[in-house]
Amino acid sequence: MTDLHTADQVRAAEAVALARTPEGALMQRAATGLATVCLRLAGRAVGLRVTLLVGSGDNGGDALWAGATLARRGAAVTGLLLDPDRAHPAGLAALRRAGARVVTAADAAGLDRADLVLDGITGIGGRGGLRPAAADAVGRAVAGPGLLVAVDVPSGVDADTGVVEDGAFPAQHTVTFGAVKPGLVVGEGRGHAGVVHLVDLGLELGPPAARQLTDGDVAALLPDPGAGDDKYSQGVVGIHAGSATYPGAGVLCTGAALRTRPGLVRYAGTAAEGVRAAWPEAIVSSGRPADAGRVQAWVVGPGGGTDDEARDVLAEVLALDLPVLVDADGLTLLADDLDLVRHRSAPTVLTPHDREFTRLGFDLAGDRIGAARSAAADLGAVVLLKGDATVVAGPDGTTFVNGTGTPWLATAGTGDVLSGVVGALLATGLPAVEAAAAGAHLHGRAGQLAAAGGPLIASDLVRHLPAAVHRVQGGLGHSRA
Ligand SMILES: NC(=O)C1=CN([C@@H]2O[C@H](COP(=O)(O)OP(=O)(O)OC[C@H]3O[C@@H](n4cnc5c(N)ncnc54)[C@H](OP(=O)(O)O)[C@@H]3O)[C@@H](O)[C@H]2O)[C@@H](O)CC1
Ligand SMILES: Nc1ncnc2c1ncn2[C@@H]1O[C@H](COP(=O)(O)OP(=O)(O)O)[C@@H](O)[C@H]1O
Ligand SMILES: [K+]
Repeated sequence: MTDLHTADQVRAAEAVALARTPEGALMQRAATGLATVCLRLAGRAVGLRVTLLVGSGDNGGDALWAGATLARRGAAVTGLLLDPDRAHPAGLAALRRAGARVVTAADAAGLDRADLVLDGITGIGGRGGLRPAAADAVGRAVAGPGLLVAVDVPSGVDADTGVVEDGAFPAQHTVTFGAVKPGLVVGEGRGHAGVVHLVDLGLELGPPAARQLTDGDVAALLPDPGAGDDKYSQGVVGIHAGSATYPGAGVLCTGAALRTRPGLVRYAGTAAEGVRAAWPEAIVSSGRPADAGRVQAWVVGPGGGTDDEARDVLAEVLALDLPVLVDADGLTLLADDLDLVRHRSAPTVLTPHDREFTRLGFDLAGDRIGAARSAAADLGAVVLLKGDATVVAGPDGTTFVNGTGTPWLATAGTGDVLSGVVGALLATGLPAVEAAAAGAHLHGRAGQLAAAGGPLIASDLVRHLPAAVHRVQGGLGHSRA
């Protein structure tokens, strides 16, 4: 599990640690970790041309101290001071002592000739978009071929939300201190942070603001069937998706459920013929969900249309005292009567993409974690907000940010597959927020495996689900046959 902590949480823990450690010790730890990662990434120090972009706060201090270490190892380091009078005094002195060049924006030629650019303009103290002098320096430094490494947070990225207001440092790697901040793994920040390396500062952090599951976490939530299991004991999922004219969503969703947890999948709906032909393993009926036999969780909505019949089915399923996942057309219908969800006592999982989220009446400004959380609290439901980093929020504020996936998932039908995966996990009896987070993780892993063979389509994703389950089980050290 990767814990994500906000800037305020890190600052509070740092304040405690600062009071217990000699002056400057924490910054030394951070800068030493930073220099170590840089040396590992660059593979050498002697002759390495390094440019430091140095802002006026402690983030600049980290860059200056790390630059001093690199210079002592033989790198040709240039420190560009964006605010020369306010550069971290001890860090600047150390850089000068190590024999590095120190310049200001006025005489900063050759910024694009570095092998390594360290962005120490702003970290968790940055506010608003990059200011003009900082934006100019970033523009010139990133024009060259140098490796782009952000110190703590890429400057211009909001550490808590990942929002980029007005340009940000496009890092290939981010070396972050004390804790991974949410803004490094969600929204635009994720794209600007690149690979995130955590330098442990030994901070005593409280409960995280959000979490990211690992393969091992997901495997632990998904035990293999045991000797005492039968086809019913792993949970039976019911699916109402697709239509006679468009059976695709029913086929994909049913297949995804079968390939995730192949105990028993019941399909009930008008795509019955297509689903039966594609998946003889499923128990298929063309009747209404309420007549389909016992299930432990329902999926309703993908490709189901928005006519009166679909509206009746949605109300009927939501009236059952069982976990229900609502997606796609089901969300469009739900937007007319959110009380159908608010009144439920069994768990509900809603899986909107951005347009569906706003259609439900919620505001989606840049803060995706905040938006998912407030919708979840309002509806008393789990909200899985799809995206390149899917956010899952529970009504009690429990939040996960997904870390798997590939942009190749941006293709029709992959959302239907996600519904089937999460539905199957809901039926196993997992808490709804964990079923949604684990489902997003598996779906993303399947996407990565499928995309290894080139562009993927949604049915490739279904085919790769068993390999994704197998792959995450490797995270627990399961033997691989
Ligand atoms: N505390 C600790 O123990 C440890 C902290 N550590 C490090 O400290 C960092 C936090 O340092 P911090 O609090 O000094 O803030 P920081 O991120 O440098 O930014 C504030 C400065 O930037 C300026 N500025 C603001 N916005 C701007 C913008 N848009 N564009 C340009 N400039 C802007 C702002 O100027 P002002 O607004 O006052 O003009 C102010 O001077 C943290 O991320 C980590 O790297 C590590 O060493 C571990 C130990
Ligand atoms: N750029 C992207 N990077 C990673 N995953 C993406 C990206 N775009 C979409 N996805 C994922 O693909 C799926 C698309 O779902 P959705 O929009 O409901 O598609 P559909 O309705 O066609 O099935 C979601 O799981 C989403 O998180
Ligand atoms: K930075």
